[in-house]
Amino acid sequence: MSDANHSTPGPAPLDPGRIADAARSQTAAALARGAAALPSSSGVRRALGTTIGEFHGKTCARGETLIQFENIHKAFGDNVIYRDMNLDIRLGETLTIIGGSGEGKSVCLKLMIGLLRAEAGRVLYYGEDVGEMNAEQLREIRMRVSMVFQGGALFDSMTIVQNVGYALREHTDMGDEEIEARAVESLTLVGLGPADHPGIMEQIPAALSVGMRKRVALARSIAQRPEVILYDEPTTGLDPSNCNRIARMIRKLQRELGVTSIVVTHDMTTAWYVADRVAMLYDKSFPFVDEVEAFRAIDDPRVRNFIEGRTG
Ligand SMILES: Nc1ncnc2c1ncn2[C@@H]1O[C@H](COP(=O)(O)OP(=O)(O)OP(=O)(O)O)[C@@H](O)[C@H]1O
Repeated sequence: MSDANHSTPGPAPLDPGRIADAARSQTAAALARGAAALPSSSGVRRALGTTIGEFHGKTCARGETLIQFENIHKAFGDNVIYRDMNLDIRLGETLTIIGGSGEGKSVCLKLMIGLLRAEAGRVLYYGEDVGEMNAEQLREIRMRVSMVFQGGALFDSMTIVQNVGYALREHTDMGDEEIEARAVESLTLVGLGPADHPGIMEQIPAALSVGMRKRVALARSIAQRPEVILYDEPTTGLDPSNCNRIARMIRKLQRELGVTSIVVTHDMTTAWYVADRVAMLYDKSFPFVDEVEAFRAIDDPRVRNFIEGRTG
């Protein structure tokens, strides 16, 4: 979706001098702190190489199932997307979802945050059914599970710094200065900090390249310090060098912020590079899920045809 004409009024203009000051201190701080910077509000604690997630008193350790699709059935009228689909996503991993066009990869991400609901089956987050959650609970889930949409979905009526701070302004009681600082820190993490790109904070998205806009969208997602990031085709429309840059960034965020990531992509180079595990959507479920090396060795013709780009 293009937001070029989006009329949502942005927050009050920010003082560029203050932003530059914040940038200088935050840039160094963000890079130095890395993973340890993750606040407890994200629901994830890291200590001595272990990660433990928490949600309403329930805990999940690194490698344990964080999100679970259980016997999902989803259809739009006669168009059946999922039939008895099962899939688990483990805390701290990057799972890549591959599959043919229009088969339901984006629908899977939307089911995860309750943007769509299944007709049967359950989507469990820390064992709690997302499909049963009320509006307030879903709002909480969407702060913890952040989606980077295919087109970026940035507001051209707002500056870059306002875009990045948008969810914090709308959904938290954080003050302006704290939001600015978080925006600067997030932009720095994706290589777009004002130290490297003077003036970028006050630009509007339309003034940036496609690759930079994708990185701003990523910064907006990480600004809310999510536990999980869902990427819908993060490299579509980018040249190979920008594809590599985004792929490296996904890895870096996993390493430095400890986030769990689900990456939907058509680009097999990105798929192999970012993933710990790969899940292939085929015939309305995920019959093939494995760690990267094991997945690459699967000799089933359905998998081989897909990953080698053959039809039929
Ligand atoms: N809200 C909706 N209403 C009706 N049909 C929908 C809706 N959302 C998705 N669909 C249909 O569900 C199917 C799967 O769509 P989805 O966007 O998940 O595919 P995809 O695998 O992500 O495709 P692509 O790789 O091309 O992005 C498509 O046939 C699409 O038209």
